[in-house]
Amino acid sequence: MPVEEFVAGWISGALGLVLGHPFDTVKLLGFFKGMSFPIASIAVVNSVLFGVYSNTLLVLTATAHQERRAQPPSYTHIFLAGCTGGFLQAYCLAPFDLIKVRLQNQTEPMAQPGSPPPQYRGPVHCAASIFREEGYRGLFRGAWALMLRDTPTMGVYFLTYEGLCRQYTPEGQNPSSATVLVAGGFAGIASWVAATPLDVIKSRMQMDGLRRRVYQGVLDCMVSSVRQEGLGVFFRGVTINSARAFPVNAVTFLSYEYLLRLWG
Ligand SMILES: CN(C)C(=N)NCCC[C@H](N)C(=O)O
Repeated sequence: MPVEEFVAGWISGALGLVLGHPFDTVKLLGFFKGMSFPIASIAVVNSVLFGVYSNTLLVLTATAHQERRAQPPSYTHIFLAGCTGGFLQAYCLAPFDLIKVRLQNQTEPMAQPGSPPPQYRGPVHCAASIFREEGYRGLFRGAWALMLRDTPTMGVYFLTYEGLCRQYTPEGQNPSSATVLVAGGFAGIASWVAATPLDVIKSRMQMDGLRRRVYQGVLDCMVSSVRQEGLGVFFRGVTINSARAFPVNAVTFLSYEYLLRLWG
């Protein structure tokens, strides 16, 4: 199994994250002050996404990444490979994402004076407490919602990227850096627009069980959220997610393509 796509995915994910840092700081009220946890988690997850995507294409089309400009895979294969990458990345992402959501939600009430001390002291303490109080399965709370979110979303992500690259590149040639930046940026936006409804549900599922269980499952969470807050609930955060997604994914794809061309 070729591994350079995993390594390129790791590095490009980390670079994208550094660029998205100011947005994450705004979104998460200072949780991303320290960079080591997000770099470790997002880089690993991006490595799985890009590595699995490229290796799935290899299985489906029998072409390595160096041959794909001359023999472009079909859009169906690109979508299926993206979905496979998304499904597996969601599994790896689940515990990291849970910790992020739990820490984020304890930061918000702390903004008020006289509020109680935080329940978790940091990412490691948070993981250990969840494991102790909710067991191994507790670390994967909301993982189904994450898989539902990321499987089709990653299909859309790679489909948008490849579609735009092909549109603006002469046949058989590599896309220019400007094309990669624009295609990567729009792929990021398309993926976040597709992901936001389930992103909202996933975060609610991950907070569930902290004090008492509120939702019976993903469907129950969707229905009660819409009943209480209307359909607009599915688009909460879509603007900031999209604003962040453009630069992050432009840089992610540019560095990914650059590294793969560098390594031949
Ligand atoms: C859940 N969604 C929409 C995605 N994972 N989309 C792909 C972009 C990933 C990139 N690291 C980012 O944070 O934008």
